[in-house]
Amino acid sequence: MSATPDNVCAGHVHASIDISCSSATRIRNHDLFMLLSLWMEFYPVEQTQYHEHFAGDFADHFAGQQQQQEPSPRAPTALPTGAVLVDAMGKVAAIEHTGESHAAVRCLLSAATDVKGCDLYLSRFPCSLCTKLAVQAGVIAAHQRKIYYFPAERWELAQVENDSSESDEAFRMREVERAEKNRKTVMRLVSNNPIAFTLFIPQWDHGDIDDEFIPPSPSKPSKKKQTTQVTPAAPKLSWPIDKKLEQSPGISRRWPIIELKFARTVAALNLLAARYHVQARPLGEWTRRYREGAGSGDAFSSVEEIDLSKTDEQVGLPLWARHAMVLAHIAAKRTDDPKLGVGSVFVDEEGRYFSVGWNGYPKKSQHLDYPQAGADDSVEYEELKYDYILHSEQNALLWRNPPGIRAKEAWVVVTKLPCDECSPILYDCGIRKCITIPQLPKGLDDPARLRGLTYNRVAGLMKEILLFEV
Ligand SMILES: O=c1ccn([C@H]2C[C@H](O)[C@@H](COP(=O)(O)OP(=O)(O)OP(=O)(O)O)O2)c(=O)[nH]1
Repeated sequence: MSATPDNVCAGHVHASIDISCSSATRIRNHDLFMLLSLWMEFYPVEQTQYHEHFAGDFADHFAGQQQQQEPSPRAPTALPTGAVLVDAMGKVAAIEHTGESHAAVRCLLSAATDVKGCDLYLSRFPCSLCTKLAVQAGVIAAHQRKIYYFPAERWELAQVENDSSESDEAFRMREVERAEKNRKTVMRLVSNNPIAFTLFIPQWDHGDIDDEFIPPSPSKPSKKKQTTQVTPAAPKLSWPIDKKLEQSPGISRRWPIIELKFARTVAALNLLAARYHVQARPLGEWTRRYREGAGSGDAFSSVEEIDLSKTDEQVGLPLWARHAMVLAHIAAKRTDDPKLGVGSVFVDEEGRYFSVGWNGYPKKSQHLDYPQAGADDSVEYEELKYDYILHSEQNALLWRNPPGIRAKEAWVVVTKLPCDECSPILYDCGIRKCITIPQLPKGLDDPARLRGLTYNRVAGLMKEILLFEV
């Protein structure tokens, strides 16, 4: 059976995808940036009149991500999109979700660097406003720069396609017309400028997709969890594909593979969302599992009972925390460490992501330019990777937007507990709060511990640490 977007939405896609961070295979640049932009569509905006305005699937789309909160006066009025602006060095110059305006507009206007010569990755075909700003800003004016967009159906159309009432038919016709008009305007803007414009679907290469796997349904936890866990339901991502594209020249022959890759992408992001849909706990309440591995002087050696009945609010977990953790996981997939990918996202006091980093060798280095062995490979010191690899937090610090920003009350969200090398520099750059995963000393002979890493510094330097045990 071949997977189609329709059966993804219905929860029948059969796919098996390795979603761990520790894969040695790195994803391609383009895949990373497109996945990041897709995931930005699901940034959890607060419950607002915006959501009341869009009933049906639209509201459902967001419902799983909402916590019960007072309506915010800062209601976004644009439809959800995600965008990533990537500079010539291949780093994220800006990453945005929809606010009052589209994500692409926000990216173009918030990037601290000169956006000339940047690539722009969009979760959907752009509107004319996004396109004219991109043209004016000089995105893609430099050689070989492009706008990449994901072939998703417009939300408005997807919404009415599931409903066949007459009034919806009129709405659908209007939306089809609007989409057509927009496409023409965008193409005209593009045809007068040196812009390249590419439909792009990422490849998630980490494990085979077979026909038997049903994505877990995070909204139906086990009985035991129902009584103890208070985590809000995981979002269900149901992206519809833009079927009209099948008729486009050059695309129709490749349509089956485009549909399959589209379905895989949706399935992979659903699996990731479900994976991180666990309860968070503050550092003080965690450690039972690691006590035996920790030394007596370790910050992680104390044990308290874990209280699974605490709400996110009681734990102090920000609304965006699970979203940022998935984003960090996707970033980790771009690592060039042969053993472990680590991803970091910095989040400011308004919940804005102002940097994304992953661990790896210095940019533009070639495979085998540097040693790649790990501590447990029993090799000479010269063959070890550690002196050459930049940690994900270090890259994220270098890649902040704007450079050097010390965001007050900023968080680092990172897929591995910050090490003794990173914690002091995070602190010196003004970061005092951390959301992470406890991947900590597996025992007293853990290779990291033998190399002198205690992981105590982070506990002393951060004023808040929240942990997801995944
Ligand atoms: O805060 C951190 C800690 C580590 N890393 C990266 C660096 C390296 O690419 C990988 C593993 O580094 P670590 O120092 O934890 O060594 P290890 O656990 O002994 O690794 P290995 O088993 O690969 O030898 O994770 C980060 O990005 N951030």
